[in-house]
Amino acid sequence: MADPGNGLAPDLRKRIEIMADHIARNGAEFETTVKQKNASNPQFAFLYNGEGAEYYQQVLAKHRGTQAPPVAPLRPPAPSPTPVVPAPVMPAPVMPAPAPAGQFSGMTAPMAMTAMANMAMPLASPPAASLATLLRGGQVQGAPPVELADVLRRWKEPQVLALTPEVERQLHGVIASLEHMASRDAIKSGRLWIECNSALAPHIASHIMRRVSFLVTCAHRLHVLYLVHDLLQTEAARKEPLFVTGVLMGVLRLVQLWVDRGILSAQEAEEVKAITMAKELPGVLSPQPQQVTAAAMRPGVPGPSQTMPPMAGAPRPAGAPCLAPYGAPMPPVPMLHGYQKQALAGLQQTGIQTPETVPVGVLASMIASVATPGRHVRYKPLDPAMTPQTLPPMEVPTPQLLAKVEEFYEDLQDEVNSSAASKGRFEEHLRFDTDDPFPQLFRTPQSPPSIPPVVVEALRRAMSKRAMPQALVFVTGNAKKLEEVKHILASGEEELPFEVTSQKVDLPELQGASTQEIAVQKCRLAAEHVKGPVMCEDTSLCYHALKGLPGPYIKWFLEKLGHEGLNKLLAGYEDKSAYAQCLFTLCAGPGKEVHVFDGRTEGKIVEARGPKDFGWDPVFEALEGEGKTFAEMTKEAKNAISHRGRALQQLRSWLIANAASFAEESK
Ligand SMILES: O=P(O)(O)OP(=O)(O)OP(=O)(O)OC[C@H]1O[C@@H](n2cnc3c(O)ncnc32)[C@H](O)[C@@H]1O
Ligand SMILES: [Mg+2]
Repeated sequence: MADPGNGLAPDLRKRIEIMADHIARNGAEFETTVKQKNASNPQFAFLYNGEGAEYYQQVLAKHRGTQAPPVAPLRPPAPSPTPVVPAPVMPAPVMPAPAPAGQFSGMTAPMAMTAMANMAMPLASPPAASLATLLRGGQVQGAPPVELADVLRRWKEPQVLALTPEVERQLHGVIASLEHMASRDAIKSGRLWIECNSALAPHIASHIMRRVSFLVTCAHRLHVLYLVHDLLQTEAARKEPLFVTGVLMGVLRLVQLWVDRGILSAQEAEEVKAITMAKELPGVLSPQPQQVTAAAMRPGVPGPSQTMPPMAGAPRPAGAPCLAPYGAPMPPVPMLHGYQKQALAGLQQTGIQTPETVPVGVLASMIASVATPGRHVRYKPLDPAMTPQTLPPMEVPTPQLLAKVEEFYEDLQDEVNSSAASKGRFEEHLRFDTDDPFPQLFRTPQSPPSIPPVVVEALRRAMSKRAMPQALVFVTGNAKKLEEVKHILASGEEELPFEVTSQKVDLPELQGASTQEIAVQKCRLAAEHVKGPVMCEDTSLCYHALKGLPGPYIKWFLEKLGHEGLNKLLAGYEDKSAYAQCLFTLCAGPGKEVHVFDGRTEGKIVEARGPKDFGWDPVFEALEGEGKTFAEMTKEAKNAISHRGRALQQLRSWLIANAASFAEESK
C-alpha cells in the first residue's frame, strides 16, 4: 500500500507527526479541543480530513497501536458556544492536590489559587475537569454542579503571616516591578527572589494573595498572577508553551497547565474556573470602605488608590512592633472575594466601569462573551531559525513587465487627466502650497497619485540596468581606442544600460575575406577568452583608389610605412579619398551570436598634421572636419563625426532596446 505521507510537504508531515503524538498521549478530548481551535486554520486541515488526513490517521493509529480508520470527508467543526463535550479521559487526581515538589514547597496550591481567586473575583459552576471542558467553559457530562458556597467554605484564605520589614520591602519591590509590564526579566527576578526566600514561602504567599486584592489595575493583578504561574511552572520543572488566546482562555489554560503538572486536581481546577467566571459571590458581603482603608493602611500594604512606589516600604506607624513573629497571625484583613467595585475607593461614586475598575475575572468573562472564537491570534515571537535572514534574490524584470509598468503609469496619468475637471485643476493638485509643506497631491483623496515621468524614467533605467550582465568587457589592446570609447559612452545622451569594463588582450590580427569576417572572428576569440559578454572593435582605413586597401591591414601598413608611406601609396592616383571604418562587435558569450555595428567617416589622405599620438589621425582629413585632420580636432569634435562615434552609437541603441534579451543570453 502506498505511504499516504509520501508527497506531503516536509513541514506538513512534521506537523502531522507532532500533532498525532500529542493527541495519542493526551486523548480524545485534547483532539476535540485542538480541532475546535483550528477549525479555520488551513495548517491543520488534516484534522478535519483535509490534506494529510490519511497520513495523520495512520500515524495516530500507530501511536495508539490500532488500525487507522478510513478517512471520510468531514466538515471542520463550526465554532460553537455549546460544543459537544466528549467524555473526560484524564483521571482526576486525588484531593488535596500535592504541593509542587522542590524547595518552594511552602507555596501551596490552595494559597496560590486563593490569591488568584481574589484577583479574578468569584464564583460557581461544575466540578470535574479537563482541558476541553475548561476551555469550552462547559460542564462535564453527568457531573454535579459546583456549589459555590461549598467551594468557598473549603477554600479558606490562608492566614497572613508577618514578614520582616526588609523582606516586606523587597516583596513590595517585586510586585511594584510588575506594575506596568510583566516583562520576562521582572517575572524571572521576582521568582528568583521568592526562591531565595523559600523559608518564608507561606508568609510570602499570603502577602502576595492579600496585596493582589489591592492592586489598582487589573493588568497589575494579572502580572502578579503571571509571577505565581511562573513560580509554579518552574517548580513543576516542566516547560510547555501556552497556546490559548484571549484573557480568559489564558487564565483557564494556566489553570489547566497546573492540572497537567499535578499542581491542582481536575476538581480544584473546575472550582477555580467557577470562581473566576462568577459574577457574584453568594453570601460574601462587600467590605465597608473604612475597612478597606484600614486594611490598606496596614503596614506595608498599599491602599486601593495608592500606587506602589518601586522598592519602597510603606511607613510603619510609630510604636508599632517592627516584626510579628514568623507564623504569628496578623490582625484579620477584610474578605475581598467577589466583584466589589466598592473596594476601589474613590471610584464607586462614578458608577462608571473602566477596565481598571472591573476585576480580572469579570473583565475576562466580558471579553470571552464578546470575542468571536478564532478571532484572536496568539502572539508568537518569530523563530529566527525558521525565518529567512536574507531577502530572496531580485527577479530580473522582463521587458513585458517593464512595458506593463509603463502602461500602468500611463493609464494612471490618463485617469488623472480625465478625472480632473480641467487641466488647471489637475495642475493644482501638483502645486505646492507655500503655507503647506505638503503638496496638494498627497492630500486630495480623489486624485490618484501622479508619478512624474522623470521618476518613471529613472525607475525604468534602474530596472533595466539591473537586468544587465554585471559587466560588458571591451576587449582591446589599444589604449587610445579605449580612451575614445569611454569618452563617447560618458558623453552620450542615453546611458548605456550596463557597466563597461575593459580588458587588454592582444588578440591575433586575423586575415579574412572581408573586414566584417575579421571582426566577427576577433569577437568570438575575445568571448572565449573572457568567458562572458564582450565587445570588440576593428578599425580599417580604406582608400577608394586602392579598392578598399589597406583596409583591415592598416595597422601593418602604418607600422611599416608611417604617415609618409601612407601618403606615398596614393602617389600615382588622383583620387586621394578614403574612408575610416569602425566595426563594433558584440557577443553575449562563448559560442553566442556576434552582432556587428558599422560606422564610417568619409575623408581624404593628407600630409600629416597635428599630434601624432594616435594611429593615422594626422593623415586623415574628414569631409565634415572643416579642413582639419582627426589629429587636429578636439576629442569631442572627432567623436561626433568619427567612424568610432557612429558605430558606438548604433551599438548603444541596440543594447538599450535589447537589454533584457542580451542579459538573458549572457547567462
Ligand atoms: O586590440 P585592438 O582593438 O585590435 O587594437 P589595435 O591597435 O590592434 O587596432 P586594430 O586592430 O583595429 O588596428 C587599427 C589600426 O588603426 C589605428 N587606429 C584605430 N583607430 C584609429 C583612429 O580613430 N584614428 C587613428 N588611428 C586609429 C590603430 O592604432 C591601429 O594601428
Ligand atoms: Mg588589432
